[in-house]
Amino acid sequence: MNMSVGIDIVRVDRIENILDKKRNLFLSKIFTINEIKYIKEKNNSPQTIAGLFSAKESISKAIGTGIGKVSFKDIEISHDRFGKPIVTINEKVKSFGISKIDLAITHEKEYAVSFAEVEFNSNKNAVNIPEELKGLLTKRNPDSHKGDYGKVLIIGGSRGMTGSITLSSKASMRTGSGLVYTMVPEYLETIMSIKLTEEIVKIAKDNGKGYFIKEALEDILNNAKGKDALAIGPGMGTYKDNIYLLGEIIKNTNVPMVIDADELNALSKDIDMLKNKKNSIVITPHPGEMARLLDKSIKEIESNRIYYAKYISNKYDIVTVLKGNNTIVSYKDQVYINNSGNPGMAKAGSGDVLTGIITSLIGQGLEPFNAAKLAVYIHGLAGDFAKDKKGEYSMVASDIIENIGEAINFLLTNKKFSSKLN
Ligand SMILES: NC(=O)C1=CN([C@@H]2O[C@H](COP(=O)(O)OP(=O)(O)OC[C@H]3O[C@@H](n4cnc5c(N)ncnc54)[C@H](O)[C@@H]3O)[C@@H](O)[C@H]2O)[C@@H](O)CC1
Ligand SMILES: Nc1ncnc2c1ncn2[C@@H]1O[C@H](COP(=O)(O)OP(=O)(O)O)[C@@H](O)[C@H]1O
Ligand SMILES: [Mg+2]
Repeated sequence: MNMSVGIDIVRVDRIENILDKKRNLFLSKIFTINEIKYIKEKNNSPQTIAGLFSAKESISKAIGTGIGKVSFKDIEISHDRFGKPIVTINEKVKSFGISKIDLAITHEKEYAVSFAEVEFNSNKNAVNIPEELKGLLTKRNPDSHKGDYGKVLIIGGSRGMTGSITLSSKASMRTGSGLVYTMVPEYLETIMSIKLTEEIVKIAKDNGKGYFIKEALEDILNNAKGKDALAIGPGMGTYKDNIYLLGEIIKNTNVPMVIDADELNALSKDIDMLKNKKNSIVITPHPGEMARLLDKSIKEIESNRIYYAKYISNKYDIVTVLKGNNTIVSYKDQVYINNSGNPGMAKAGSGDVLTGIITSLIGQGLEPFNAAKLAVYIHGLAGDFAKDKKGEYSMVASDIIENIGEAINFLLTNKKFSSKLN
């Protein structure tokens, strides 16, 4: 069992000063409704308020993040009948792998002091699987065949960028798709046929250019027919016909769709094309792509991640996956904040892998919002397993793919199967 402690001291007069200036704002920012009730019961005593404030600081230190990754209201402090403080944490904080938190608070007239002890699950990767993701993935039926696990079409690639489409396609296969069709401009047929083994290569007319052109539309729509999900965008480059193609595909196919990378750039030129959609759409922007989509700065997006993810999702009735540390998945007013993953994933190709995982899960019949949440979790966990083996510096996107199996197994059984670990 791993344990960690945190301690904090607060001057009561500091809290009194804040209360004098902006009492309501401070209380509502730091404390939950139940805590505010308790504070009232204690006649708004500044010592009590300072003690509770200090306690949240101690707990965040013991968790190892400090306030930031964990926010004040993720932690609620109540009291048993003897007055001993009891700590309740929400699913987001639980998913740090916490099994128990003990807390002590004391105060004098001038100071409040608190001490917290956090117990983590013994396996550092054994992050608690978020409740809402449990049961979404089920065991495969012994009598099943590849037709039962979805046919997906992954569209993308251009000269110089055959890697991204390869990563998305392989990730779909590793996530369990029955059949993966990878569609590239005709010029890339030979190279893709060498790079891909289990996947089937499909080509779109390109007049020898090596990127998607208007004339590819017919091939794309024909290949989309009968598919259970499609993804479009990775490695397509910023060619002008991408905008036309995306508009026509959205209008003319009823296959659920994941839009990523260069087709997000195309979408930013005419975002209202989303209004013509015939079925569910998932968009997977990183903050740079989201900034382009909404014509805002990256800084503005990063300071209001939940707000903008919900905004675009509500406005266009789509699932939004706003990537980065603590990827946000939103649909209508629902928001999921992911906790798996690590900075080793901040490398070319990691997002392409995610696109393949989401598309595969939609193809296997999951609702797009569930597919996106589960995919983001699996992707991060596979990244964490890759980090165990290769380290944050050295792990690459292909290593995330290599660990999808282990992440899925962990979800299904709560156990890791690699003997090399720990
Ligand atoms: N091997 C390959 O073929 C690869 C091809 N790729 C393709 O390369 C093309 C360009 O994609 P890019 O995403 O590199 O280019 P973009 O120019 O769209 O985005 C890169 C920029 O976005 C910003 N950004 C990204 N993540 C951020 C974060 N978490 N916080 C703040 N800012 C952030 C940064 O300013 C970064 O330089 C796409 O077609 C893509 O699919 C990439 O997927 C990488 C691998
Ligand atoms: N610091 C980080 N912690 C966790 N995940 C990260 C971090 N940095 C990047 N990632 C993940 O890596 C992926 C990067 O996606 P993207 O920028 O589209 O990459 P690419 O286009 O090169 O494939 C996203 O899923 C993102 O959430
Ligand atoms: Mg990307």
